[in-house]
Amino acid sequence: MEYVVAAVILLVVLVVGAIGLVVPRMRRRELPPSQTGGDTATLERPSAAEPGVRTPPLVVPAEADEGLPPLLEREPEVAEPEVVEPPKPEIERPEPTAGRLVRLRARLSRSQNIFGRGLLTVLSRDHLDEDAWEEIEDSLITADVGVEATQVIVERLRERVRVLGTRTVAEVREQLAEELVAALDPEMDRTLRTTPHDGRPAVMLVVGVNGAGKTTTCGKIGRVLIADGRSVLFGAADTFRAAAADQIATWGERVGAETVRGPEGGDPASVAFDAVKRGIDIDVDTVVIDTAGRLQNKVGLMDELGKVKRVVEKHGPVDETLLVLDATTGQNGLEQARVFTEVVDVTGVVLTKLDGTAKGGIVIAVQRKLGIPVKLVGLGEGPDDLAPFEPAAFVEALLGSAT
Ligand SMILES: Nc1nc2c(ncn2[C@@H]2O[C@H](COP(=O)(O)OP(=O)(O)OP(=O)(O)O)[C@@H](O)[C@H]2O)c(=O)[nH]1
Repeated sequence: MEYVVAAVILLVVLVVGAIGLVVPRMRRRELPPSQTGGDTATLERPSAAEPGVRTPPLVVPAEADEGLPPLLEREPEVAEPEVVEPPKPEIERPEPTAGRLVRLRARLSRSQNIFGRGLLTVLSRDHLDEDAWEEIEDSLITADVGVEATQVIVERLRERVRVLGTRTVAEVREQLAEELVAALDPEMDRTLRTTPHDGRPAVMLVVGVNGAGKTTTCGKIGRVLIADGRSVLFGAADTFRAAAADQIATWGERVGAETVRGPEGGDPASVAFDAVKRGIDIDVDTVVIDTAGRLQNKVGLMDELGKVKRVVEKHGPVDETLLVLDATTGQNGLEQARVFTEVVDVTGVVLTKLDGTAKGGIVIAVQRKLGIPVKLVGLGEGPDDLAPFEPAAFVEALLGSAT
């Protein structure tokens, strides 16, 4: 009997001992696993933080489960980058481009008002004498048509007036308009090569001097293409100015185009290369590459531009190289343009800021001097103030009406 009592007591002692060993282990296992290694465990902060802002987890020693240590003894926080997604702007749907120059004609007429009115006043004289013809010549030269082109235009007009015996203002105006259109070479191919081919996107490079309006033009072109149902990717190869990359990225967000950008001060050629590669990978229709502004007399920068083009061409030829020229720089722009055409094979000119100058004749001078078509004109800072260049509509706006 005594043996039985002793055995029962021993059993009870063993059971109590076993429980004492097992329970603390179970409590330890219930804690979340450590994120930082063997002897620490991670706890979430109490949810007092602002809604929507993620806060890094607090790291406390593993012994916390056996008598919590004071907060101050916690290990230093491991900083985790905060990702706060900015609210996405709504994607805009721009209006289609067909007939846009006609819609913007009023704006063009306004800026060319002095030029058009001046010409029409002379043409309305009873008799077009030598002085009158000289005044017509002066008006054209003042409007930046260029001396050579002006002489050709006036010579041809005089001949027509003489041979046809033209008398009414309306007729002379009509003939002058025809001569101006002829000087703009309406047969030139002004289409933008933006259609994908050979299983890869069309690539457009946008170049020019500082402040000509390159980034704005890239954004406007992106809008135009997307309005016409294309997909677009921007390459922010202006790595000199962080703001330029932000600017094009903002255009991208607004129209729904991705932007590939590199580090500030990075190699623009490598950003341009990556942009085309990404465009191929995600199968977009057109990659539009914005480049940094550079003065044509800075040899290093012009060489760099040549390199951007060569590196991009490792993917295949560049389809369109657009030179952006500020119309307000007048004849000075022509020299800039010439140097650019020597470094990169310019396929089209975009003449910006025509809304800010009465010298719309620069379009004629640019084409004559470069032999390259003006493909687009910028008529304001607004997102839709870019229009395909149409010689007849342009001349109508230049001349305006007699009333
Ligand atoms: N009035 C008017 N302003 C324009 C036009 N196109 C561009 N601009 C303005 O010209 C200024 C310069 O434009 P950007 O696009 O930044 O010029 P950029 O060539 O990229 O400049 P950089 O990168 O510094 O070389 C901006 O204020 C534009 O809004 C236009 O057709 N008309």
